[in-house]
Amino acid sequence: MSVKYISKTSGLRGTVNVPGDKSISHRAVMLGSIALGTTEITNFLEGADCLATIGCFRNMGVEIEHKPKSILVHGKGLRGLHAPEGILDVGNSGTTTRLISGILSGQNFTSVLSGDESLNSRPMGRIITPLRNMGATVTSVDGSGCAPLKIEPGYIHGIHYESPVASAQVKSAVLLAGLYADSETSVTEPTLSRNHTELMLQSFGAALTATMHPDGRATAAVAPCRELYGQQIDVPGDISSAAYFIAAGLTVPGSELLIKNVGTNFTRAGFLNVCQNMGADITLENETIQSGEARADILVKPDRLHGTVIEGDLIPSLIDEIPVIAVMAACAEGTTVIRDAAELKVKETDRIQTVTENLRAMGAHIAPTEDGMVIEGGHMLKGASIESHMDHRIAMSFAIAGLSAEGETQIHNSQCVDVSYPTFWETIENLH
Ligand SMILES: O=C(O)C1=C[C@@H](OP(=O)(O)O)[C@@H](O)[C@H](O)C1
Ligand SMILES: C=C(OP(=O)(O)O)C(=O)O
Repeated sequence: MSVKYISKTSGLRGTVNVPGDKSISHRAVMLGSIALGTTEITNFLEGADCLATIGCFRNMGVEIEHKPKSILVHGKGLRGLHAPEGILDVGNSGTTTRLISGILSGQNFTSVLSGDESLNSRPMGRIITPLRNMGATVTSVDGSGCAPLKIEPGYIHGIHYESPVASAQVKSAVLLAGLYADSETSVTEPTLSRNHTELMLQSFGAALTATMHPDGRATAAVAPCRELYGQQIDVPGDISSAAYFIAAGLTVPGSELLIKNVGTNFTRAGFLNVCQNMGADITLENETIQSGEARADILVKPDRLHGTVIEGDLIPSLIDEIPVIAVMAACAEGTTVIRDAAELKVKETDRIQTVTENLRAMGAHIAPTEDGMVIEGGHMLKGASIESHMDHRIAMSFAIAGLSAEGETQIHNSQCVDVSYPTFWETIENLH
């Protein structure tokens, strides 16, 4: 177990290059592995979750090379994977588990997936149900609805699935299984979740359509696929990682930060809307689109923030940023209400609980609710002993809180940042 000590600072200044986007890095390895030819990935996130995805595909016979500036994935084609040796280790990664289950549903071999204690307690019924409807043979080995999951060969039919949750992992599992189906597969979700799978499937040559309905629901449909074709992918910086430094730039007096090459795909950028709704002055520069994904440099300076309401359609576009938004809300004037975010309970930890426990330890006024939290800002934060519970987003959010709190903050089990941002602690140190 490692502990990091954070003290109040007189400002963070400089340029930050956040690591590659986690969601896009996973998908690039997965689609590269089941495509024909070589996929070259630059700015790949070398975090534990994405390395778990690489490990799984290597175990199924895919050659994946680490070059100094890129990753080369020598794809096997849609049906060229081979049976893994032993269990596929998905570590702490929900994205690996749920997306790979869609791919494994279409293979002609049996596989078993298992992860760490946190992963093996997260709900998998949400993918087991639609994949079984498609004819896949997916079972929760101990009958709990969680991993370990066993996936046996099945005949995959196209279906239409009405997903009860706006979850990119559920949508992606169904679409990836749909590549192997005998007819079109479509998924409708209550509001649009991150669309990286759809964008990347299109660029790899799948016939995929995406439709927004007038009532806010969204449908993605994929045709049965003969083969995908390897691509060159430049991964933008992860907006979920950038969010920590945007929050620091806004809440730590004397800061000025330029965060370079941040992915700003609108299905992920709700955090920027919230910053603006809280009164922040952030500037987007050098806006471009590469590898189908929007990106920009983001300039941040401290601002007087005020409370806001975060709900509805906005939630899926910032779900992983809610812990750091809660920290910003505690530093803001007035009340912030977060609702429609019950999904927080089934992440690496129950993030309603872990945010509440740790913000209270720092002297903030927060009331948890069934689907979110209410935070009354304006009460000076004080340093505290923070338990990350091995949740990377909790460790990083409370490190940012510690930078403007009175007294020392200790972040326990700080090594968990390796999941999505291995260089997080170094970056903070270098900006002082
Ligand atoms: O598809 C993805 O890459 C992700 C989707 C989200 O999960 P859900 O699909 O469960 O909402 C998010 O919380 C996770 O960090 C990454
Ligand atoms: C929830 C997260 O990831 P995953 O679901 O892939 O474990 C996250 O990174 O915050």
